[in-house]
Formats: sequence, C-alpha cells, structure tokens
Amino acid sequence: MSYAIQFQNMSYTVNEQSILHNISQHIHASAITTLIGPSGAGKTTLLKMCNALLSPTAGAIYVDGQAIDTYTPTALRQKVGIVLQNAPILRTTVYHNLALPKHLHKQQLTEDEALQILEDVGLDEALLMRQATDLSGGQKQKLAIARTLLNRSEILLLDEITSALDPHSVQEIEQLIMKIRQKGITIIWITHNIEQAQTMGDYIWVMAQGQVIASGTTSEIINSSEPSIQAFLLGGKQ
Ligand SMILES: Nc1ncnc2c1ncn2[C@@H]1O[C@H](COP(=O)(O)OP(=O)(O)OP(=O)(O)O)[C@@H](O)[C@H]1O
Repeated sequence: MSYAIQFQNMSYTVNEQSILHNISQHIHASAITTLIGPSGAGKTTLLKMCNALLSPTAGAIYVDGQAIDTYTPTALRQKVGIVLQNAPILRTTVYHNLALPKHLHKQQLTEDEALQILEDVGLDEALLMRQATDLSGGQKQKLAIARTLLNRSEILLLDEITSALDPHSVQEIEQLIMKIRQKGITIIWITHNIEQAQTMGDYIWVMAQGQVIASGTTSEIINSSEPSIQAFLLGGKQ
C-alpha cells in the first residue's frame, strides 16, 4: 500500500491559536479521501498544507515519500493541483484560461491539446474561444479542473467544488472526478455533503477542532458506533 501524503505530528499555530493539532495520518495513493467535519474544523487549512500554500509550524509532511519542503514550488504545484469552490476564472477566452499555466512556464498550449482536455472534462469544443466568465457555474468548475489536469498533477485537492452548483452539474462533476480517479490520480476532497462523501470516497477523515477525530474506509466510518461520529454524520446530512 503506498501513501501519496503523510502527516507526521503536524501542527499549525497562528498567533498562539492552535488551528491544526498533532496530525499523524496518511493519504492512500490512487484513491479518494473525503474530509468532512463542522465549519472551522481545519479542513481547508489541512488542504492548503498539501501544496504548501501554508506550512506547518511543527511536524512534517511527506509528498510521495519526500519531505514537502524539499520540493521546489514549481515541482510541488505541478505534482499537487488544487481546485477551489469558486475557482478563479480569468476575464478572457476559455483557451487563454487553459493556456495560462503553460504560458507561465513559457510554453504554448496547442489548439489540439486544448480541445482534447475540453473533451476529457465534458465541455463542448465550441466553447474554446468563448469568454470564460460567461460560462455557467458547472462549466467554470470543469474549466478549473481541466486547467489543473493540464499540469498532469498526481494529486488533486478539491475544496467544496460542488457546493455552489445545481444538482445536474453536481452529478456531472462527480462523474468527472470518478473518471479522474480511475486514471490513478490521488484525490483529497472536502465536502459538506455526507452523502457525497459516502458515495464518492474510498476513505473518510472526520475533522473537528483542528484534529482528525476518525479516519478509515468509508464503510468503517459510516458504520462507526462512536457516538461523536454518529452525531456528526446524522447532523451533517443534507
Ligand atoms: N490565518 C489565520 N488566522 C487566524 N485564524 C485562522 C487562520 N486561518 C484559519 N483560521 C481559523 O482556523 C479554523 C479552521 O479554519 P478552516 O478554514 O481550515 O476550517 P474549515 O474546516 O475548512 O471550515 P469551513 O468548512 O467553514 O470551510 C477556523 O476557526 C479559522 O477561523
């Protein structure tokens, strides 16, 4: 069993306030791990640790067995992609939004590559030269995922990417994420939707007050008899 990310006694403190506390856990490679827990539990902070948008104040993180602080920022951001709830979309064409990451590395995105990635994420090729800001919410999220996939990331971090979408778009994004998982990409997914965690995730971490209070396979967590976990699962159903 290989681990994509390992946290070793990892803590994060800001102004003497403990945001993450002594986390020692691992993320299984080529699987979906969902992070659930009440608002303020530390889920987004933990996700940001995984691509060094934030750094631990104690302990260590290993990505693919290598200490995270030994990667160059470019190498790490290539290996670990992130998609946020309202992913930033540039006020330009879909093509230019897709081309941006390569452009930053002084490389060109060919039209064929752009059309292929649109097909991969289920966006119509006719959208290529459309203004990206005119796309629907679901299309914008697919565009953000496509932009990250162009980096050939091995690990994908998803922060509530479906919470602002209509049910049909949610379903489309869920199918897309399953397709990406089948390619062997490791996915860490924050969701407030317990049913989504249950149907989509291989593993679940339950977070509360800066700690991972339970982790295991989805069925282990869903069937847990631990009262605090059951209380959260029942209260968190949407
Ligand atoms: N830079 C910071 N300074 C002070 N407090 C912070 C900082 N960053 C995060 N926090 C606090 O840390 C806690 C965890 O925040 P975080 O956004 O990680 O939670 P979350 O579980 O993702 O919540 P939500 O589900 O609402 O998005 C919150 O109480 C937040 O206010």
